[in-house]
Amino acid sequence: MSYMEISNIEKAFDKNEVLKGISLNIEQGEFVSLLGPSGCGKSTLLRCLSGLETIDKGTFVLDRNDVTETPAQNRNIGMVFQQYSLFPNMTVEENLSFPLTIQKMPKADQKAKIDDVLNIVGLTDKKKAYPGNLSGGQQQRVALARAIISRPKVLLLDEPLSAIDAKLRKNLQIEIRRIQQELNITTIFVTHDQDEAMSMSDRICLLNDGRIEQVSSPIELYTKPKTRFAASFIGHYNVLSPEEFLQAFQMAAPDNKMTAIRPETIQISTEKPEGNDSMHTLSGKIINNRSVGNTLHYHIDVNGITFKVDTLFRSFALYKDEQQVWLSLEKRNCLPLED
Ligand SMILES: Nc1ncnc2c1ncn2[C@@H]1O[C@H](COP(=O)(O)OP(=O)(O)OP(=O)(O)O)[C@@H](O)[C@H]1O
Repeated sequence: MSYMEISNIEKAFDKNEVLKGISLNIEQGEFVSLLGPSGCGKSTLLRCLSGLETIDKGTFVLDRNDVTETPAQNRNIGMVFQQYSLFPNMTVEENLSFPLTIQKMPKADQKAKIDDVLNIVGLTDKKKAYPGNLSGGQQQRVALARAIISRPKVLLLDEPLSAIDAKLRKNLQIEIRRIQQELNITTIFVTHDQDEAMSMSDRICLLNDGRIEQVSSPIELYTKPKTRFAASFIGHYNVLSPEEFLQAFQMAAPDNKMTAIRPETIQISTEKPEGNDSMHTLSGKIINNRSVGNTLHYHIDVNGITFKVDTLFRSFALYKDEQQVWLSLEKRNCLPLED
């Protein structure tokens, strides 16, 4: 039996069916990200698990207890939201003691817990500060400290870094992962940022329109997307219908299915490469290129089909618009999709 067993959860707001049968098992100590486009139901699923939202159908078993009907305050789940939800008129210490006072914990025990958790999030020197005098990142670390102070069974994080600027965000991603692993706390993290999900998670649960598209390790999701949606959402794959594949490659698609090809698995050259049985070799024409950071993104026309091809940007654009080029790729990098 898994630590968290989420079975067939459905949730609608009036006629808007937001969750359409979500089933997911999570093991103790796992870090799972819910990833997907805006409006696909990530936050709603998290709120249903926390008990802040009721569900229409399905069950949620946590640590062998069916908590489907259990009120939020009795589920022993910690939560951090996008907005810094600290009390502005209380110091960091008072913010942290608040949930403990509600649990009627003696003051002396509270102090030890607060010192411990401030040490974990690296804010020991901010104990007497008010939230207004802390940076956004520091406020989120206090919110995280408050969520873990009672050592909950599960930590639910709803886009906690979305209001934090890019540079600090990277540091906080590392911090959150470190703390999660140190405490071995089972965590579900909502994000629509695939890099964030890829770098932090043990597994990613990719959601699309209220359904799970794929649940995999980050590497597997990246290298073996199962569906057209997964291939397009992760890694910006070229996705070709069987007809498009036939037109570009002049041969039938693998298994006659929709095919996904990762842009960086295609090599460009001016000389025709020596082919072999394991390679595809195609003639194409550069449409345009765009550099983003250290990557050059080319659009290349092959028999009327546009391919996306990524190469490392070493110093200058190697291929000009309109230039005739050769493309080569390993046949095993043409991945058949389920739909
Ligand atoms: N309390 C509510 N009442 C009515 N509709 C709601 C409520 N909460 C969410 N919804 C609707 O449910 C759908 C999914 O919303 P949700 O916030 O779960 O998406 P999300 O994947 O977290 O998106 P985002 O990344 O933009 O936060 C949306 O159509 C939203 O309008």
